[in-house]
Amino acid sequence: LHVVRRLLTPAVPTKGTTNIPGPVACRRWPVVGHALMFLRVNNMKDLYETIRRLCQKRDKVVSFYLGSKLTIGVLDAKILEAIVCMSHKCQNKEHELYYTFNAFTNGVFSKNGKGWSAMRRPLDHLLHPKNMEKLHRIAMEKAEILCMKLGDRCGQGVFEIKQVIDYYMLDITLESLLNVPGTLQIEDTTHLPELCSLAIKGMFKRIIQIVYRIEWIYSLSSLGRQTNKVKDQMRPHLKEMVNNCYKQMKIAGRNPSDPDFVPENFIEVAIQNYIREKNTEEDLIFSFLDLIIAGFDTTSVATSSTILFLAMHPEYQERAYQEQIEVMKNSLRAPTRDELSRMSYLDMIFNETLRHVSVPAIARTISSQFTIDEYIFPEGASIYVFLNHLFNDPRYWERPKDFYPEHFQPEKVAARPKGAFLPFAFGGRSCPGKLFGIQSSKLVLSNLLRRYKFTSSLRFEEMTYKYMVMLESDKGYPVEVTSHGSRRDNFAGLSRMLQSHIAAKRSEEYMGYIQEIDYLDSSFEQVGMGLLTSLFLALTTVLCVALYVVRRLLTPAVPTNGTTNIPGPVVPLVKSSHRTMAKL
Ligand code: HEM
Repeated sequence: LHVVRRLLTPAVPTKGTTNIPGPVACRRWPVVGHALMFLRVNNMKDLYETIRRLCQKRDKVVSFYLGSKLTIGVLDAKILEAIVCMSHKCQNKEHELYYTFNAFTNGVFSKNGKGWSAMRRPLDHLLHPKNMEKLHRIAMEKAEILCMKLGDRCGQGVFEIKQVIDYYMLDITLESLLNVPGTLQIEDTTHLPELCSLAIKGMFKRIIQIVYRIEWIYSLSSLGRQTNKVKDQMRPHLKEMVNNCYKQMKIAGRNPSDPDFVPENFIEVAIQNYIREKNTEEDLIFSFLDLIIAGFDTTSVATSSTILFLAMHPEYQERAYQEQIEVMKNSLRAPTRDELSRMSYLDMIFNETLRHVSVPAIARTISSQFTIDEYIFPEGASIYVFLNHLFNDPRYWERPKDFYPEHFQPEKVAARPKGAFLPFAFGGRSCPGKLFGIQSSKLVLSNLLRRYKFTSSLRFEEMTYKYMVMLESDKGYPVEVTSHGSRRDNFAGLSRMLQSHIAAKRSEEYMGYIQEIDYLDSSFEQVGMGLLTSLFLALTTVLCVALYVVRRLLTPAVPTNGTTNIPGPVVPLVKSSHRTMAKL
């Protein structure tokens, strides 16, 4: 009973009620959330699909329970626009969904309140448009290395483009936001991309396994142990970054404890916060991991998907190439920010990609009640915005299922409600890396499109997706690359050297370890959860049978009507005990 009560009590209770209708005829369907566990919800995709099915019959808003949490699903772009105006009343991340991030990292992504704003303000400053020139220069340098690496892939058959892009994005994120030299494209000794990917998988697995909300069950489970293994692998690298940051501040004579200390990178923000909040060293080390993940994973998925989708649509790739020639003429150098801003067709392609692979949904807690179109959004309830649903809604998109960059022609964008396409979320919790993400993706796409031509044997209509931070292709990102004839660069030799260096560094031992983790993930975890669920059901059944038997034993065949004033034996015994004693 304690466990059930713990599981069903939302961290922020709802005050008041709502007039928003439930999924079908009934007002609201209870118990969707925790019952999901028994409805064969095995992954995030099942979860989103189940919730989406519940919302099918409504077109504006729908209310349902995720466990005991009143949740309001937003399905209409106009209503979302009105919510954007109220965004100060729904600024906090919904604890019931975002708490799983805390197992790895408790930073700006999942924090709420003062702790969040203390990290978010300096981050906004680092990512301010006036600092973009410096970040752009770093991205230019990393994009050159990426082009070199791809040089050697030309005509060499199919490869995974995302593996290459991951390193480019990670290097940019490390160097520009954390002031850590971004050299992983050349030599990777950290395996951070694989570890981050395991971390993300672990976080989402925890969301759908509801018993893992109880900390001790989670830490005893194989998933909890796996999380610790991944953290053990990450810790030395993150710790080294913090130590180097301390050293550099010392050399420069800067002290993070000074009241007028102004952080110059995000590790310094984390250190300042650690001193202010008197956190543990472990908290400090993992408090900037979410920025690394948010910074490189999203942009890498978006850029790799763009390349894959263009490889599947040669006509759009050719148009994008023609635009490159128009803006950059015959040059192969990286574009300036001004040149990037003139690549409007590339913008349309990038947006169309985001429409297909965006963050699937976001959830916020309502901090004080508001009303939109007579719908009551009560305090404490959560708002669940189905970004992916809105981005595929035929009410707003001519050809929702196709890859069709013309969706983003300026006149079509102007005619569509703004709420129909918000891939970077909205309000105070919107993405701080929007400008930086778009710029670094467009930069590398421009460099690649001018040099290389991409093809893929995958077909767009056959694409299926995993629901991770963004939607990721189930079948990976396999492409083939050839150079644009005479325009080929002459750095193939250098590139070959880089490739073999990287291959040597990726020890087989390490890959074995990753596989071992995956194995644990797939078999032990499922058996464990299966056993726990069966045990729970068996105990409940035994309890019900026992209660029935006791009730049967205690019910007399002819019930007594009324009561008596005749005194009992010396010690007043319960009547049925007399019967049991008599039987004995
Ligand atoms: C195409 C690239 C990107 C997309 C589509 C994207 C999208 C988003 C979305 C939808 C959110 C809200 C998530 C939620 O509330 O659950 C978000 C938050 C966030 N993003 Fe991005 N993002 C991108 C790139 C980046 C980059 C490059 C950075 C870092 C430099 C970044 C850092 C963050 C952070 C720190 C948050 C949390 C903000 C907060 O809670 O205050 N993102 N992003």
